[in-house]
Amino acid sequence: MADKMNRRAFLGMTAAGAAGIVLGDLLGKDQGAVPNAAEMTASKANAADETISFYGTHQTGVVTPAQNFANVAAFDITTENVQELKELMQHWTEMAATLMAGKPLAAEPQEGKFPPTDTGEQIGLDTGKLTITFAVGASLFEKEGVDRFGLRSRKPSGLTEMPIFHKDSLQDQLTHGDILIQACSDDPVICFHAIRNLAKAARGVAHLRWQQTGQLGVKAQGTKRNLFGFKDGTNNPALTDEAFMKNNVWADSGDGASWFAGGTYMVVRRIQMRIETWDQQTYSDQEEIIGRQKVSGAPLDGQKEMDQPNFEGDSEGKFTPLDSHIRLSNPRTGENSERERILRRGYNFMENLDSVGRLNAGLLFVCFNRNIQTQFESIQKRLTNPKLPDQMLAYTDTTGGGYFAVLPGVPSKGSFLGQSLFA
Ligand SMILES: C=CC1=C(C)c2cc3[nH]c(cc4nc(cc5[nH]c(cc1n2)c(C)c5CCC(=O)O)C(CCC(=O)O)=C4C)c(C)c3C=C
Ligand SMILES: [Fe+2]
Repeated sequence: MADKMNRRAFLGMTAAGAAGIVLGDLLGKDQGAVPNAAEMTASKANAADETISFYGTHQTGVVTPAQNFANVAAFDITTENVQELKELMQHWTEMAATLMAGKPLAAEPQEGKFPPTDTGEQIGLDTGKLTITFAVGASLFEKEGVDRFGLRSRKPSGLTEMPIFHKDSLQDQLTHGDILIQACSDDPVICFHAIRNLAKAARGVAHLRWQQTGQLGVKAQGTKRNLFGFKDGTNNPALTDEAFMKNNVWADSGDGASWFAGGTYMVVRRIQMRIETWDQQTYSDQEEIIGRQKVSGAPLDGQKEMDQPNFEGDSEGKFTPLDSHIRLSNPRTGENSERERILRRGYNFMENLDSVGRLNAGLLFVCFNRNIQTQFESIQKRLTNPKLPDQMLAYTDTTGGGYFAVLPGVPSKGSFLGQSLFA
């Protein structure tokens, strides 16, 4: 057996050499982890082989500059035993720290009767700044009136099941879930590998409910574009704006549950776009629907992308229609405007044709906020108000998603995800 293992290790080394990396990278050498996302700046996130540390006050994947690819996966917990759930969180904690560090899940190839611990498709690849973010849904705390794990009293008060908004076409197999994991990386194989191995390790305790991949333009200059062809993210808050994150994103001990301090609420909406219909609209109609210029991203009454529109001086909507997407999303009136602001971190998705032969493509809308009701829902209710709906609603179908509470960060090795929840 020893001979066989040595031969395998040797083959691994040869393959690694061919890929231009050393075996240390495969077997656990830390590739220069940078601090956790909260301290991470866009400039630090450039080197392809950089890894992001799993540990910190907050989880990564929220204020981390968006990597090019994402896999978002929702799980249902199948056990009724809270100890098994806790052990899964402990196991996932170790796995996530290992995966983000670019290390294999098992230090050596294993022999014997067991399948390999690590499925292996990531061997030789950089982590692509992998982040793995864990969140919990309202159904973990209570499902069909049952306090499944004795956690009902610990549910953050703002965490509900995502309601059905006007014109939603939610499909059960794409919606909700007890636990959500978001894996983001500059390499799609790395995202897949993370979700696949986390799901594999959960067998018997949790199973995949739904999964959605997403991507952004890989080498885009500046703000990335959505599949309507518009820059998406222009008026998003700067990731380095710590005051904004403190006020509008990170929960503190008064935000729904004391254990939740350092977490944030995550809203996911799988929004299929009616691409074929959109593509029949004129250039200026498209701009009026969004409320921005298509190529530059500038407001309709402005010149440059970062110019602010003047809605006050355009009360009738001659420049920016009253039912355009940006005007309803952020009317820029009163003190609520700043309080409502959310951090958006969405991805485009492009799949096969849907059941009636249309392109099955759209936006995996993801946002983070400290209070779903006064931030996301406040915006969403304006966009879906039947009296003056967002014009864009005629070109989208929301088919899935959910509301989730992103767990506080894991401060250091030895602690685990959700420790304060189970305490
Ligand atoms: C409820 C929240 C939002 C949903 C759902 C949503 C869906 C959605 N958005 C676009 C495209 C764009 N959105 C833009 C701006 C924007 N969108 C929201 C909120 C939701 N969008 C906000 C709060 C804002 C910012 C408004 C502002 O402060 O000016 C833009 C403009 C560029 C930008 O600032 O990002 C585009 C384009 C699509 C395609 C979509 C669903 C498919
Ligand atoms: Fe939007």
